[in-house]
Amino acid sequence: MWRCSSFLSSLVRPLNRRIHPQLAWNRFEFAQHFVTTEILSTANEGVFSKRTSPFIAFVLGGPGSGKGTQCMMIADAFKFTHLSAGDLLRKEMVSDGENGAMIRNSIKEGKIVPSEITIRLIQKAIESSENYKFLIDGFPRSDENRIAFERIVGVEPDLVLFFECPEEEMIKRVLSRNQGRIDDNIETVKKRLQVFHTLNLPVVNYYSRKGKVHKINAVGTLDEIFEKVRPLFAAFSKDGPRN
Ligand SMILES: Nc1ncnc2c1ncn2[C@@H]1O[C@H](COP(=O)(O)OP(=O)(O)OP(=O)(O)O)[C@@H](O)[C@H]1O
Ligand SMILES: O=c1ccn([C@@H]2O[C@H](COP(=O)(O)O)[C@@H](O)[C@H]2O)c(=O)[nH]1
Ligand SMILES: [Mg+2]
Repeated sequence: MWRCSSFLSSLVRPLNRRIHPQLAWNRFEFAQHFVTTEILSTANEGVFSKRTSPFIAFVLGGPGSGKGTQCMMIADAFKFTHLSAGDLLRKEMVSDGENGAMIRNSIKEGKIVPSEITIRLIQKAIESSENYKFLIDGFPRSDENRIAFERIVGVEPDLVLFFECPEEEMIKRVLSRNQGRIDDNIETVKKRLQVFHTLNLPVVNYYSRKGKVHKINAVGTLDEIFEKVRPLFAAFSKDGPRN
């Protein structure tokens, strides 16, 4: 089973770490993890059984477009691991690490945290997961993010979801989210929207040109939106949704 093989491959990983003392995996190590896991796996995972790299879906959209909400529904229905880049950064921000203050300032200002930091957090989360299907929510935020991810991790997304939502609706949702986020205020939202247009959208355009983008109209009830998302993931899942 995957759990078992993942445990076995974890025995291999410390060796890699000794050879490469820097925490981040290089491309070879990353691929090797998934090759090892595949060889050891006896589970019949349908279209996934021949893969030697993780299945990655980037989930993009403006602030408040509903990425996190839909990711939770997809993860639950299709057994994906949901990695929100923003959540990983918020955790790092309060962890007393050396980058805490810089991350706090970037989030407060709606700015993009340096790629290496975000990618290290994403990579660590993938590495420590027993899963091989990941939703990466809110990343890449710029072409520079995207290029750095491809260079460091060495994999391309299998699909890209883009939640399209009118600006007034995004602003309304963010301002009524009420989760105590330091960026859920009108000043920061305006800055985030600007960053969305100038830096996030080029990433969507890049993957559109590669035929990887699935645009979803993000206006409607949660279930209405999920019904548009569901077929995209059902196509990749042997088991189909659990509900
Ligand atoms: N379809 C919807 N209709 C109305 N409200 C929604 C819908 N989807 C999500 N929301 C609400 O809008 C707010 C923002 O949603 P969510 O956190 O999922 O957005 P996001 O795209 O992850 O935003 P961010 O980029 O700021 O993290 C939340 O309070 C959520 O409950
Ligand atoms: O890849 C990323 C993702 C996020 N950030 C910073 O975090 C905030 C909030 O992100 P959400 O995805 O909306 O939770 C974002 O405005 C950026 O400041 C980042 O730098 N890089
Ligand atoms: Mg979110």
